[in-house]
Amino acid sequence: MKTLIEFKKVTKQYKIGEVPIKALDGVDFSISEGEFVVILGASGAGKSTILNILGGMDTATSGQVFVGDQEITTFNEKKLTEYRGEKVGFVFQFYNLIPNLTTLENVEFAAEVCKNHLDARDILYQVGLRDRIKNFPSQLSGGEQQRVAIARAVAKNPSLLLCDEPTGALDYVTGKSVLKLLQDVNRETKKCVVLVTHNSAIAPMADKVIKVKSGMIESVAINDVKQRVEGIEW
Ligand SMILES: Nc1ncnc2c1ncn2[C@@H]1O[C@H](COP(=O)(O)OP(=O)(O)OP(=O)(O)O)[C@@H](O)[C@H]1O
Repeated sequence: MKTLIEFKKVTKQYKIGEVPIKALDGVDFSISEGEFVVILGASGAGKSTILNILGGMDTATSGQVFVGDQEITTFNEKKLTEYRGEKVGFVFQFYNLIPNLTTLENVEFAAEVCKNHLDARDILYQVGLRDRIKNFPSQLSGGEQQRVAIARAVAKNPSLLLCDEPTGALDYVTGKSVLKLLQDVNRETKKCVVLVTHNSAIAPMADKVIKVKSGMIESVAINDVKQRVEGIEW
């Protein structure tokens, strides 16, 4: 498989007052097109920092990040905004839906600014929300709201789907169904999915598992046979 993402010696330093904090300390890894990747690590390990740099929401202090044939670490603000808008779909722990727009409008609103967007209604049907498209977010359960958030990300037709603790606010069964949906999206669309979590039990659902510890890569493992979410218990 062709390489889609490459991190080379990436560092990120934050400063709180005069105190420097090394969030990333020389991170190297690569991800191939179509891969489902789980980034694992304890709280504070640097997982979200990696995802935010990859998604163009934050910038590296040093090092290089390549996505496709572009080096995003050379991008200025304007190019980063374009990159975020066109190439990246985000799913967060909290769904960040717009409260006064319906489900359908939430997805359309995000998708329509993208050149190659997909039909919002089709995607909502695919994520199992056919009967909910006229509802407002407050009328939906947490799991349903997360499905809308996933539909919103997928409808942009991005190269990459980035998910930061997408099941963090959900109960076990609902969380599992959201993970299944992400696995299905990856299989059906062949889009690369990168999922950040502290839950090591879900590692078998990935093609590749990247473990992060204290801002460094602890290990990168490939699952020769990836498991369906339905078959994993935790
Ligand atoms: N904006 C910021 N300013 C200062 N320090 C930050 C900032 N964002 C993150 N950090 C620090 O960088 C380190 C890595 O944070 P990061 O959020 O990437 O960890 P994480 O692995 O995603 O943790 P969690 O699972 O708790 O979300 C932590 O020590 C954190 O306190």
